[in-house]
Amino acid sequence: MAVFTPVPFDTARNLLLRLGLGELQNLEGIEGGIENTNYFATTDQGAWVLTLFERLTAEQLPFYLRLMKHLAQRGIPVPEPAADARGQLLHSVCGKPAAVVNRLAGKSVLVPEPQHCAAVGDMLARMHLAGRDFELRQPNLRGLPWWNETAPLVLPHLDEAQAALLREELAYQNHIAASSRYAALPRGPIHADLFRDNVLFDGDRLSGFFDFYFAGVDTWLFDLAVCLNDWAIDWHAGRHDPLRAAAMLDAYQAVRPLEAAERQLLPAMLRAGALRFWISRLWDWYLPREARMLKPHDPAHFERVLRERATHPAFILSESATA
Ligand SMILES: Nc1ncnc2c1ncn2[C@@H]1O[C@H](COP(=O)(O)OP(=O)(O)O)[C@@H](O)[C@H]1O
Ligand SMILES: N[C@@H](CCOP(=O)(O)O)C(=O)O
Repeated sequence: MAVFTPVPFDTARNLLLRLGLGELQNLEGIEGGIENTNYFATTDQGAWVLTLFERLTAEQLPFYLRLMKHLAQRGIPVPEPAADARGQLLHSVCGKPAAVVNRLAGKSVLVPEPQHCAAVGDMLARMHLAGRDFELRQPNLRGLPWWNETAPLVLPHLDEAQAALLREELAYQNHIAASSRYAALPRGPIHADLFRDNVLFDGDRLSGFFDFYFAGVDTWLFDLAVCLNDWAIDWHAGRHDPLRAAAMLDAYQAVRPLEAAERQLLPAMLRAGALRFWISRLWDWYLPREARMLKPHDPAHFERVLRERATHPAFILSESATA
């Protein structure tokens, strides 16, 4: 479920009127999602999504909301937050920080073909370039410092082999992050969680990237690695899928060719992307913040992806990344 805070109809109606979005006709809680309270709201002027933020603070939110506005204004299909008469994008509903965005058309494609992966690669590169002149800076809050802080909390729940994998991978990623090659990677605002369920397709047309609430400034390569780890693997074995990966990488590089340092570090970032979601899934699994909120994702999946990425590091470069 994803209505943690019930919103009375009149409360939503008043907000939508104040934002100049029309007269509320229908308000419906959205089932999906594990982070926030979401409603679909239909007015006589269009279809909107009302989100109440359950975990993110009013200090953190302007980065995400202004980033979405920035990208939407540059033609990237992302939800555009609605401003009030003072230009504010962040509102307050039932005591929670809240935002209203336009509802994007389309559906998630959970079993993508190479052409879907290509569409994501193409739009991801466009989004990275469109974010270059975004003026706010907020780190990826689920980056290396968070992995280092969170690993000791989950380690007591792991068996010996898992604990060794987690410790060794963390040491490897700290070593990579301290290298000059890593420092040379191009960076900017990234989505950082662009899984299949955060992308919409209207027929074969990519109609939206959404759920920017893990976004932050980090390497573009990490964003690409997160996508490859979800869009271009075998979801049962956690194994690399060369066809879908090549489609994504080629389309990405047709817009923004990878630099030499990025080609070298792609295998390391694929491991980093797998580690990031293994840790967050372990954290959600073993340390649930409120039982009623959680339908936790399976951590074992990203343990498999990480083992695969660590065991077969080089092939992705030889097959797809051009020199
Ligand atoms: N702007 C949007 N346009 C269309 N559908 C949306 C939009 N925002 C959210 N949704 C729908 O709401 C669901 C939950 O949203 P999501 O952002 O994933 O929630 P959470 O942040 O709680 O994980 C999505 O799976 C999608 O179906
Ligand atoms: N994509 C992450 C979980 C984040 O949840 P979301 O519903 O907000 O995208 C994972 O699969 O672990």
